[in-house]
Amino acid sequence: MMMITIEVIQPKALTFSTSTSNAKTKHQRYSLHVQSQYHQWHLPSSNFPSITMIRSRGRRTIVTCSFSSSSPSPPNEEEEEEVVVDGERVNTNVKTLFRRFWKVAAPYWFSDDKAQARLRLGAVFALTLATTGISVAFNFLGRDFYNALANKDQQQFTKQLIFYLGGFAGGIPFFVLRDYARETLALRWRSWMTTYYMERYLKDQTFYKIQSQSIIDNPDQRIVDDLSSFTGTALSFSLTLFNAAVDLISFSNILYGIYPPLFAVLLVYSLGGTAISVFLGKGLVALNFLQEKKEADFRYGLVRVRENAESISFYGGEENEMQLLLQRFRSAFENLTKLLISSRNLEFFTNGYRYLIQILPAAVVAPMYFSGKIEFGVINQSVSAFNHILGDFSLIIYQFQAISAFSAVIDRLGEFDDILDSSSSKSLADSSEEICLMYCSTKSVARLEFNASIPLDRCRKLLDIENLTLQTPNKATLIQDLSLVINRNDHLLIMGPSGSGKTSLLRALAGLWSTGSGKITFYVNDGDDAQPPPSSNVASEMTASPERPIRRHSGSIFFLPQRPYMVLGTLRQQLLYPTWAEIEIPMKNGNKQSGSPPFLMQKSNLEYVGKKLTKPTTDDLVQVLEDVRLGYILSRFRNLESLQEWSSVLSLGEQQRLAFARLLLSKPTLVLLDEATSALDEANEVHLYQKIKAAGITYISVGHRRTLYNYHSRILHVTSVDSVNDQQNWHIEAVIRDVFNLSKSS
Ligand SMILES: Nc1ncnc2c1ncn2[C@@H]1O[C@H](COP(=O)(O)OP(=O)(O)OP(=O)(O)O)[C@@H](O)[C@H]1O
Repeated sequence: MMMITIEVIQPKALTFSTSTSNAKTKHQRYSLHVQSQYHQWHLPSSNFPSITMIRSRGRRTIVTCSFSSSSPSPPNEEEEEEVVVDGERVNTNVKTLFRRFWKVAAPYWFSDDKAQARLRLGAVFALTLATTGISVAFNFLGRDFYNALANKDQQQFTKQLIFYLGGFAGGIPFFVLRDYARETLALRWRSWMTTYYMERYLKDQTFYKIQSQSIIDNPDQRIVDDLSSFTGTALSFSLTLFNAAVDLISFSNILYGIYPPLFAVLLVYSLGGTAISVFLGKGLVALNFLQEKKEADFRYGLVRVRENAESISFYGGEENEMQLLLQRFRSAFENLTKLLISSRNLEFFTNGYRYLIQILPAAVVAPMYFSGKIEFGVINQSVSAFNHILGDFSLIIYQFQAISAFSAVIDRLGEFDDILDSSSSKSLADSSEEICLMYCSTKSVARLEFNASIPLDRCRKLLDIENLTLQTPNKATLIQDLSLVINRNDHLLIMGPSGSGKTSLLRALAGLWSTGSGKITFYVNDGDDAQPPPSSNVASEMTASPERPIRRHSGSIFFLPQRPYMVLGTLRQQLLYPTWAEIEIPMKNGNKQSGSPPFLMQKSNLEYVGKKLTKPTTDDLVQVLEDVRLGYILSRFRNLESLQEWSSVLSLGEQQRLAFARLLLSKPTLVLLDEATSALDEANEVHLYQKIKAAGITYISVGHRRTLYNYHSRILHVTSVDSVNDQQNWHIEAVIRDVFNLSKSS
């Protein structure tokens, strides 16, 4: 194992902060312990891009990586990528940038909102065209106005003045409306994109995979900030380009008509200027990319302090937090300093470029005026036309900062999009190397079994684990060849030393981890009224083929983690989570409202496959709070609509009881409890287990306490795996309750 300090910009760029030029690493795959300022990863060779070449250029070391299909999220399989060590990243080429731009931008224009989108875009372009026409009219008005002034023709001057004022009154609304239409379209596009990205982010536990495997940094910032600036900037850039093209055509005629050599001067000036600005600003894209990341890291650090305020205070960790936060801020600050220096160098040039053009056209055409070939107004007209055309030709120069910031946004969003796509395509692929997780309809099984005369006791089955070998995402084996059947009312306790893989087994059952082999089948009761959600082909397939693998939760199965998750919301929302949403988006005829903003989505997209439950009434909620001995919090917080930071105002034991209240409301067939009563006293523990048993819920618990023996019929003992012998590291035994009583009396 090689220790290196590394900063990873996933999935392609690796910026090493220490030199790793080591000839021995050439052409080898390594198991790397990767450590950044904020994260640590252990990446085995199979998960890490193989290093095919290391070169040194002065202080900089360049590592060329080859991404194989097993790399975390390769952009393209077996793609060669160059990454820079101890320097800025250079991996984004123009082709990739265009590919990513199209991939991110296109879906909206072909979505179900496409009619509105295209109509509005057409309107924005039409208004832009109108504003260009108005600019051309002003150019001619200006010529006649100054001619009248130079000729001391008062009557003509007054006439031109009235035209000018009339032109302002009629023309200005077009400019305002163009901007308004563009911004509302950008907002609409953003709201659609936000829903689209959030849907994919929350689907198939992608958010969990991204977070637990540190696949990319700050997905939240990409959804909030990057999407907003992408839609706004993409629209304004397209319009700027369109405007520039129309402007160029309109004003080129004018300028060429006045004096052709002036046109040649303009071409040379703008092309030379563009080349110099590209040269001066070439580092800005990478710096902007890093700036976005570092700012988001800093903000995330502050959010974590807020979320863990109590733990930090108990530890007295303020000093440490301050150091860590300052480190993040310093990193953003240093990068911003570099960014400012690059911008300053570019600005020296752009400003000079911009000011010179104020006198250049006048200087070129002045000899013609002195020789009497042109009137004075023509000088003004040529300056105006020259400025317009030069502005069009100099787009890259004027917008270089914005273009480089936009490229960074495209890069970050494209990377995110690739990962979301690879996650969903992976989830659909039925890989033979993965644990196969299935939800099987008991109704269909019963029907099949009736036809095939298979014993009906299979209908009692809730869970069947066959030859399960479970590994961590980095392939360390935790459980070897586990086979187990859970029937109705057959309550199982999982015990074992810390780190042996008990929670990981629940992760595999929940579909969060799939590394390993074997098969897990849940037998879910989908109820008589279960209708497949319109967008899902899963449920309908289930009826046709009951053992088709699907990757989603069923309402029949519930998971309770050790630290319950408290949602942001009222007490009522806490209790309804996750089975019901308190706020339901109104739909017309069950479909999306016509003309509604594109962010409204059908609730059924998020619904469980499985039985549908009627939503509990206020009385039900009050009763369930009593059932879990939490009735007193109602009077303490006034009513169910009370809004609090629940994870702070409730003790861990109270949060665990609230989680049991959710469980009793949802009435699943099977529940998986991960040390879900660890913070409770024995009396409350007994009470809650009795409640869920009385509700007919079968449970599988993970725990260390011997008091748990009382409520379970069997124990699965897991021990640490023996890496040499590859033997089974588990055994099951029936609970002998005397054991508990004996231990209690001793
Ligand atoms: N995301 C991860 N990537 C790699 N390894 C992990 C990850 N999460 C946990 N592990 C490792 O998997 C092993 C099993 O973890 P697990 O949480 O299942 O243990 P456990 O038996 O529930 O422990 P405890 O009783 O302490 O809660 C541990 O060695 C842990 O370090």
